[in-house]
Amino acid sequence: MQNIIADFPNQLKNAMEIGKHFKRNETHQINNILACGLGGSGIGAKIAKLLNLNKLSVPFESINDYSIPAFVNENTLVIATSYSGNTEETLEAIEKCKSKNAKIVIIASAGKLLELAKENNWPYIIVPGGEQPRAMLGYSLIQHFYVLKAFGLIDNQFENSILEAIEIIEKEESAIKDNARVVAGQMYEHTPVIYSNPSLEGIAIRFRQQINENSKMLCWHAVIPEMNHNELVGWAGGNDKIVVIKLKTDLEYYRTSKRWDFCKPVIESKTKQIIEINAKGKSLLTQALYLIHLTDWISLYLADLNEVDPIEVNVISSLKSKLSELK
Ligand SMILES: O=P(O)(O)OC[C@H]1O[C@H](O)[C@H](O)[C@@H](O)[C@@H]1O
Repeated sequence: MQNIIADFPNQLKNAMEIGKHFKRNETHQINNILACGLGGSGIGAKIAKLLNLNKLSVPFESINDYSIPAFVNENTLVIATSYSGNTEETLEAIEKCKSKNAKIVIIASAGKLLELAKENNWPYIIVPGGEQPRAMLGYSLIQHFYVLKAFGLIDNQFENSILEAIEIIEKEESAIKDNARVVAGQMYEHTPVIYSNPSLEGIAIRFRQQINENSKMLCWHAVIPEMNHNELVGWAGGNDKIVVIKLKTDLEYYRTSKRWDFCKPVIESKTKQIIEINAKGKSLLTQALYLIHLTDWISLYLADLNEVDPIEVNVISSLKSKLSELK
């Protein structure tokens, strides 16, 4: 896992090379977008959706389920991502999208999803295989941007943002790792609560999921302003076993930033463990990629402190094996 995290800038470079070759096979009228995927693949779709909301002129929904929304029809662009290509929820959702004649694009490294793409003449993108899906987020996330671009839904500005992220990460890698070690130390033996603004929610979810799978810990996340209308009250029952990590960006609405200034003392009255992580980069995508990388390191150092294997997810394997016995 350590080598793959360290290789993130190269993963982004390779992802760009792969994405540049993607072409749609016919011209369609696209009225809406649906992304289907679970876990380490589904989160790429969610991040891509949230980062593109202010650029897209059509609605973008992302699901992590067997069922699909009723709006799906022949004018829906469906992007299905599964690293293994064999995740049952994604496969079932795609069969349903197929029955609605949706325009389906597949992102996978192998598996039944790729076979389906070839059988049905759907455009597909093959990403390098053989790793844990969550370790290859750079591939699935970036491919979503290239698919949206190929369908004329966004321009190619995102490429500059990826290049900027690569530059920052390569230049600052040693400082990023030092920072991650310190943050992991502060999080150790505490329950993490991650806060972000709405556009970085995908990054907060990714961080939570990495803490779950890599560090083997429970964790939750919430978004400002929404948490100001519920969870903030819950802090009456907060305690010093909680560590709060606030993902900060200088690209958010000023009233949202001010809300955090108010929340902080409320939380501080219950726990002194508040860590603010500042994103780096000119665009939201650059900042998101920077944060993904930094928080991946944090989850890995936390796994070290917890003395657990960051790769092992045996409980998920047993769940899948039990499910395979179901008719
Ligand atoms: O990307 P996929 O192959 O569809 O996998 C989706 C998810 O499947 C399993 O549950 C793995 O343990 C997760 O780590 C992974 O993210």
